[in-house]
Amino acid sequence: MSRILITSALPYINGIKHLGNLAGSMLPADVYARFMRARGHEVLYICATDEHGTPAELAAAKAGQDVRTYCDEQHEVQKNAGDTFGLSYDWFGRSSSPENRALTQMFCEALDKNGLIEERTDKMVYSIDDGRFLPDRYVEGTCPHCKFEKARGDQCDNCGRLLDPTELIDPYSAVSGSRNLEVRDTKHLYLLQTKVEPQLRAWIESKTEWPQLAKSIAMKHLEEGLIDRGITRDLKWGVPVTKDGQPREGFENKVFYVWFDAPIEYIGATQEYFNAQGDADGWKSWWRLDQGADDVTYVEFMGKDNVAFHTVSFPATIIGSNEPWKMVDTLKAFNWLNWYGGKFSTSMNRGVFMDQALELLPADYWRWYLISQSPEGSDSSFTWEQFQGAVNKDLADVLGNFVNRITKFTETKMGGVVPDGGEAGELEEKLYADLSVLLREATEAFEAMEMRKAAQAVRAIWVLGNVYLQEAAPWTALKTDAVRAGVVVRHGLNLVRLFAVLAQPLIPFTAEKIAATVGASLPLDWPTTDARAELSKLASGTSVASGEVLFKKIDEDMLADWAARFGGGEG
Ligand SMILES: Nc1ncnc2c1ncn2[C@@H]1O[C@H](COP(=O)(O)OP(=O)(O)OP(=O)(O)O)[C@@H](O)[C@H]1O
Ligand SMILES: [Zn+2]
Repeated sequence: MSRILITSALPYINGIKHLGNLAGSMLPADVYARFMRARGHEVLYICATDEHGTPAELAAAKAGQDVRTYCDEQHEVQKNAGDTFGLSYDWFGRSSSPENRALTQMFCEALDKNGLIEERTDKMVYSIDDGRFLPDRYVEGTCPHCKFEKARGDQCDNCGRLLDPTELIDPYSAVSGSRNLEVRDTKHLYLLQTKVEPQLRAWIESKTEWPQLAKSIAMKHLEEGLIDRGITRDLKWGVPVTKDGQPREGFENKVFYVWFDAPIEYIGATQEYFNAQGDADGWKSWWRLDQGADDVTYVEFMGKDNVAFHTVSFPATIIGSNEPWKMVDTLKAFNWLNWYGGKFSTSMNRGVFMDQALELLPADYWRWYLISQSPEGSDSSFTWEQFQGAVNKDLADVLGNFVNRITKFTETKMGGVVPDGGEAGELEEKLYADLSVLLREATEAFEAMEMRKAAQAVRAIWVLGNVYLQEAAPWTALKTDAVRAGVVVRHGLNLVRLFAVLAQPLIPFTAEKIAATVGASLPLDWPTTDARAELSKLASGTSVASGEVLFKKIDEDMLADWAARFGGGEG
């Protein structure tokens, strides 16, 4: 048994998340966490809302709320949506927690002591009409690299480059739209990343096993060259800046930059989790190499725009602190899930959001679609037709139909129990052989976090079951050879159980229902590749109950309705 720490990129607080956010971080992390638990590992899956920074202030202002109240409410909304989607976080924390505040201040002070923090006078964009500095997303304009016209002050959404607000061409205020801007002096703390570059490079280069997308983005940022990074902002909402535990002189009206404190919240949320259990030291064995964390494997999940922060900025903070913190072992990054030719967007309200999705269909329908179409190798696009196909074909026709057919047959023709007697024949031997191969494929794909491959392998196992049942045809056998029919039905029911086991990480709610049809309940251990043994797990005589229909199909009317409501379908 291993200890596995899993984090997904912190969903930002400015409103409920869309399907792109789910597909690119939270959902695959959940699938991996559930898989690893089924493998018998000790898993700690941590997430939190990312609450600081300009977009939260802007969103709160738009909602007419103070930012604390806004964050309190939105955190609950996101927590509930996550629960309903089956995101099995061990803890869903908040980057505005006291734990994260203390840790963030501690990291900065440690960096300062190690000579890696410098006060610099900066030129910042100041809005004369708004009467304030415009950090990060408060200013928008044209990207100096790719000429995208709606680049934000901190990052260009088009080319992904990190930006400084003063670099923008033709900038304007995101608060008022005013172009009456000037550049003024203001003092900020800089993290001297250039000084830790050699250690950082050595660390990244040693990570030969990282999945390709994360590794290539990390290397690209190294090749572009590191810069010293401003880690404070002229804002009110955030972690206050300290020195020796007291407000830092000259920084009373400033806070840390959100990307400085957000990744630290992975640790902060772990503290929140253990503090909530009255175990104030429990977090240390997950994060401190000097307190037992050396056997932890740490895996991070995120969309591609977050990779730079997780491979360069956050590691620079940790390395620079010169303390024995656990660092990430594997980063799994995702490309974009796109929405009809463009991006899903919270600020532009483009796409389907988690709460809306759940009004249409239960979580498992979305989970299956999003994982089986995961934007892994390249960007992928959501389409209503593909969604319909994934639900109607994979879930209803292949999986749902199998379970329903064999359990119903057992109820009506086999006395409602797992039949006894008879020996496996040729068809069963072939089934064992084919199934062993696919079980290995599925397990390896989940281990490697290759979500599409994992879903494909699981689907191939569902198909294999259908082919077996079709060939072995217990309904025909029953007419001449009841024992043979019993052998087939017993294998069919064991396949049902196995389908439940394999469905656990992907579609956990349905997995529970499938297991119940053959008298099993979750959690069930992940299968070995010994297919013969896996198909002998159900005791003869176990009661079988077909239960409700597992999936309803999406018809053309529903599709047209949704396309009209959400604006998809025209692209
Ligand atoms: N369309 C997408 N496809 C895949 N991953 C995405 C997509 N949009 C965001 N992500 C990822 O979702 C995670 C959470 O993102 P976050 O809450 O910060 O939203 P965001 O990136 O600001 O999205 P938006 O700009 O639409 O609000 C991040 O890891 C991000 O990279
Ligand atoms: Zn750009």
